Amino acid sequence: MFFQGLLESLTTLSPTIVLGTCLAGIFLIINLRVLYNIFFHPLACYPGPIFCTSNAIPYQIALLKGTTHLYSARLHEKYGPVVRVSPNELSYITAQAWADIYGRRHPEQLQKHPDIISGPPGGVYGLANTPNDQDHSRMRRLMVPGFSEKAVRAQENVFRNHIGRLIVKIRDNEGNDTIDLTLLLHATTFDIITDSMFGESANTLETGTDWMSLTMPLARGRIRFFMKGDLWLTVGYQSTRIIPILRRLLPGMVPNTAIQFFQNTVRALDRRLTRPSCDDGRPDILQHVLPYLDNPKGLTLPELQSTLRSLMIAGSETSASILTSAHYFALSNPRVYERLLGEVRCQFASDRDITGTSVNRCKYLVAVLEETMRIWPAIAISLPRITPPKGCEIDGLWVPGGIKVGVNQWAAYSSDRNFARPDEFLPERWLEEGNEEFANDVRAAFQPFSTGPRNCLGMK
Ligand code: HEM
Repeated sequence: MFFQGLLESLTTLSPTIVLGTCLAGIFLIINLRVLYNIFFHPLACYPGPIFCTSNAIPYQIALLKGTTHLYSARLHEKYGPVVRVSPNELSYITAQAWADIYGRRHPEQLQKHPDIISGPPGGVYGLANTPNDQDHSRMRRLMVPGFSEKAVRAQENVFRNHIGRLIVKIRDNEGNDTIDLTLLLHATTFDIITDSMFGESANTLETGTDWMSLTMPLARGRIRFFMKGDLWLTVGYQSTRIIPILRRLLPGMVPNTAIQFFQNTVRALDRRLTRPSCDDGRPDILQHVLPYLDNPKGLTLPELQSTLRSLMIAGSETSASILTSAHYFALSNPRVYERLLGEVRCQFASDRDITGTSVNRCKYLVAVLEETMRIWPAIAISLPRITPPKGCEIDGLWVPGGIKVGVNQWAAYSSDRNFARPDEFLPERWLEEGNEEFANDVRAAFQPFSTGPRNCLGMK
């Protein structure tokens, strides 16, 4: 009766009054929300500018522009080691935050935030994106042996072979003014990962096969996902899963290349499944996993397919990006280049002497790579986790449940709270001898491979 009466009286009102009342209502709700966010939200005591703590729009704009790393760094510079970058999100830059957010062990392990977990094309989660800790431990236990020092050493010839091909390719370019090192390094890391994974190289460097041409847009797509983040991911990507036709309307959102890339991975796995081992008898990474396929304690085939899909990207794109940046810094700093050259020439009489073990004797080379990962981290953003429902302590302060938290790598590494002269490329900071200037650098704040149970498997 009441609603009927209300409807009848509404129909007698002019449309302008109805519209005006609706707009005023919306305006009031927004204002109440803004006031709540500033004064009554459980994060109200955390520092941050009102334009970020009151509403999510500034951060969403930064996500869309792909500039959250710069945005967070600016806020950290002004507000300190923890900043409320958005009403429900805290950004950190300290070593303790790394340990508290990523380093915890089950059952207190902070879950990956749902925004960062993209649904797999096959519909099944793999190692890198499963939200379930038990599933993650099961899959990780099976993958670890393929990444042990012994297993990596057994594949040394594979690395040597592909690096040799890269050198030939670079020499072929002699006489040309420019060379696209980004592409060549990307192709090489992709060939290495496919060869060491399936015992069969994608031969991208020589042929520029379809698989390779798919990875570049795919990698760019993923960077877009990461950088532009939740908005596209939750609204766009998730809706394309429910209404597939949206894929056509939102080009680039779930690129077809992502699906084709997945299919290529599945085909390579199928070929590998028909062979008991690599043709040349060496142990590839899958050799350690396949005996447990479809075993109750092992992986199911769809889980393995999904795991391999993310591994192809995790292993090639990150490494190629760091190698490209390291070349840039070495070639544009004559002082660095000369010292690097001197060290390599002094350590090795011939290229046959260069091995996984001996290369670690090149302290300056390792320092150049570390400094590259500090100044231009491959994953420049924060990999967000969500606090458990009962809340937890991070960096000495209590954080309520359901809050998005993360260490922003770019902000952490470019902060003078952690590193002296943070904007300069100075490999010396990583050397032991005589570097008092860098004695107060907080090395534990530098975790390019993340830390804890979900850290990088390929970091060695
Ligand atoms: C410079 C190179 C690399 C960097 C900076 C890097 C960085 C990272 C980071 C930060 C994570 C954590 C992701 C998260 O928390 O969501 C990760 C995970 C992972 N990385 Fe790497 N990575 C590199 C190279 C590699 C290579 C060469 C491989 C394999 C051959 C690899 C395989 C993986 C895998 C399998 C995971 C998922 C681990 C898990 O969830 O248990 N990465 N990597």
